[in-house]
Amino acid sequence: MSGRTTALTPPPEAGPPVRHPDAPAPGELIGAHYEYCFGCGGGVPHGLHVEARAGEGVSITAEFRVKEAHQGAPGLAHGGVLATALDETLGSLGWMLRVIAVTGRLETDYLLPVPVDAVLHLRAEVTAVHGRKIYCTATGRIGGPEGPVAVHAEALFIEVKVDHFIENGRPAEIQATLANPDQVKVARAFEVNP
Ligand SMILES: CCCCCCCC(=O)SCCNC(=O)CCNC(=O)[C@H](O)C(C)(C)COP(=O)(O)OP(=O)(O)OC[C@H]1O[C@@H](n2cnc3c(N)ncnc32)[C@H](O)[C@@H]1OP(=O)(O)O
Repeated sequence: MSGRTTALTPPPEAGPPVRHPDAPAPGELIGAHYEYCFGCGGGVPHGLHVEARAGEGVSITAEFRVKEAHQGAPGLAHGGVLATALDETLGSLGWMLRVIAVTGRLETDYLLPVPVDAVLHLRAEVTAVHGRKIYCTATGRIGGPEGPVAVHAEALFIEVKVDHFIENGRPAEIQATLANPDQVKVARAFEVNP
């Protein structure tokens, strides 16, 4: 990592995030970006099935119900699973900027244990953008959308092109995805609408 600037604090020359004119309206449900995504896909039985909605400005709200398959300690959510819920919600911010971005760095603070059956009320927002770097934060609250913060994340996402996935993904899944015209249309639309 030598030579890379990996700080989660935006540099002074970073700009404020700009909501894309074609971003989904506040409150609109954002469907799964990929059926077999562990965070949001309906095709993963033990996945998180995070349901994200567009928020105001460049923000996202989401909900994740902790299930038995998500335990770390008895009756409590695994920390890695909670990080996944935060990561997935942060990943959905790409819909508001209309760019495809992947997690470069994710720093998570665990403030409260989260029991099985609890609903984690998530909120993510972009704080700044600098070139391909998207600085963002997320919180997960329990007991309701205004309940206490159980988990908090600071993250840096990096904008990529569709080729990032085509060049790096396992060929079987890439070919199946490329054969789905709806999936290709969404991905390419993100690329040609700066
Ligand atoms: C479709 C959406 C799916 C969403 C699912 C939920 C989110 C996810 O879990 S995504 C999956 C997990 N993430 C990944 O797999 C990413 C793996 N990493 C990579 O592929 C590459 O390292 C990648 C694409 C992030 C950067 O590589 P590359 O395109 O060559 O960019 P590179 O030139 O190295 O870096 C660009 C800038 O980002 C910064 N950067 C790159 N990686 C990091 C990092 N890990 N931490 C901090 N900063 C970073 C660099 O410092 C550089 O900044 P600057 O221009 O100021 O020097």
